[in-house]
Amino acid sequence: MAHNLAQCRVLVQKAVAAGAKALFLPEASDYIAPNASTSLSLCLPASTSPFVLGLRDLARNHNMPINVGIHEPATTSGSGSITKIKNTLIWISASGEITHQYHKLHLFDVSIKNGPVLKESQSVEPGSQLTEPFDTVIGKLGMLICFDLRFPEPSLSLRHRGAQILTYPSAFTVPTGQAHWETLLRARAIETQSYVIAAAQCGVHDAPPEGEGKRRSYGHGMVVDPWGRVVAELGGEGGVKLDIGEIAVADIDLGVVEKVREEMPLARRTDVYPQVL
Ligand SMILES: O=C(O)CNC(=O)[C@H](CS)NC(=O)CCC(=O)C(=O)O
Repeated sequence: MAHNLAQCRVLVQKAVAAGAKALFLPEASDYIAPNASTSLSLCLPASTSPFVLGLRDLARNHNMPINVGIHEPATTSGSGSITKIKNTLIWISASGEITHQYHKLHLFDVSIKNGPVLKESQSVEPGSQLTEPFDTVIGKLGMLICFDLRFPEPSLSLRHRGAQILTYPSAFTVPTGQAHWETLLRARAIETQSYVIAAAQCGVHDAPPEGEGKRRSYGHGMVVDPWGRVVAELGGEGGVKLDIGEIAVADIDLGVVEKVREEMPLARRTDVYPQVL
C-alpha cells in the first residue's frame, strides 16, 4: 500500500503539472490482493488507512480533488476480524475531505473457460444504493465502479438524476477488456449523453492467485465524450512499463453535453416500458 501511495503521489504531481482540475484514479488503488483472505486482512478503515490519509494530504496540499477506489471494512466477526469488505469509491475534495462515497453494487463473480476465475463476492459485500450525482469543479458527477459498467440501468438512473459525467474506475481483466471495455464505455457515454471517465489499472499485479500466473489488468484508461468519441486514452496491458503510472488529460466541456442533448433529445417511451428512476 505504501508503494501504491507513492505511485499515486507521482500521478498527483503529473496532474498538477498538466494543470488538471481533478484527478481520477482506478478501482482498488490501495491494493489488489491475490485472494479473498489477503484482501480481508489488508483492509483498513478509511479514517486510519495511511493510503487514504496520504491521498487526502496530497489533495489538500495541491488543491486537487481526487476520485479513488479503495477497500473498506464492512462486517467484522465476534473476535473483531474483518469478514467482509466494501469496494468503495470516494471523492476527496480539494480541501482533503471525503465528501462523497459509493459502494459497488454489482460484484464480479465469473468463471470463464481458459480465462479469469474471480469471485468478488467471497470478500466483498455489495452496496445497496446509488450515490446522488454531485457538483464538482468539472461538472455533475455520477459514480459507479468497474463491473457496474455492464449494467445500463444505474448509468441511466444517474443521468436521470442529473449527472453530466460518469466515472468507472476499473481493474478489468485482459480477455474481457479486449472483448468489451471500449465498447461498453462508449455505449454508456452515448446512451447517457454524458462524459465517461474510466481510470484503469494496468499490467501485472504483485501477487499470484493460487497455482496460477499473476493477475493482470487490461489498462486502456480513457475518457469518452457525450458523442462517444474517445478523447483521451492510455496504454494497455503489455505496452506499459510497470511502476510508471500514466495520466491522460482531457477537457470536460459541458457545452458538448448540452449540445448533444439538445440536438438529439432521447425522449423515452415510458408509456411502453418503465422509466429508470
Ligand atoms: O479485487 C479487488 O481488490 C478490486 N476489484 C476488482 O478488481 C474487481 C472485482 S475482482 N474487478 C472487476 O470488477 C473486473 C470486471 C471485469 O473485468 C469485467 O467486467 O469484464
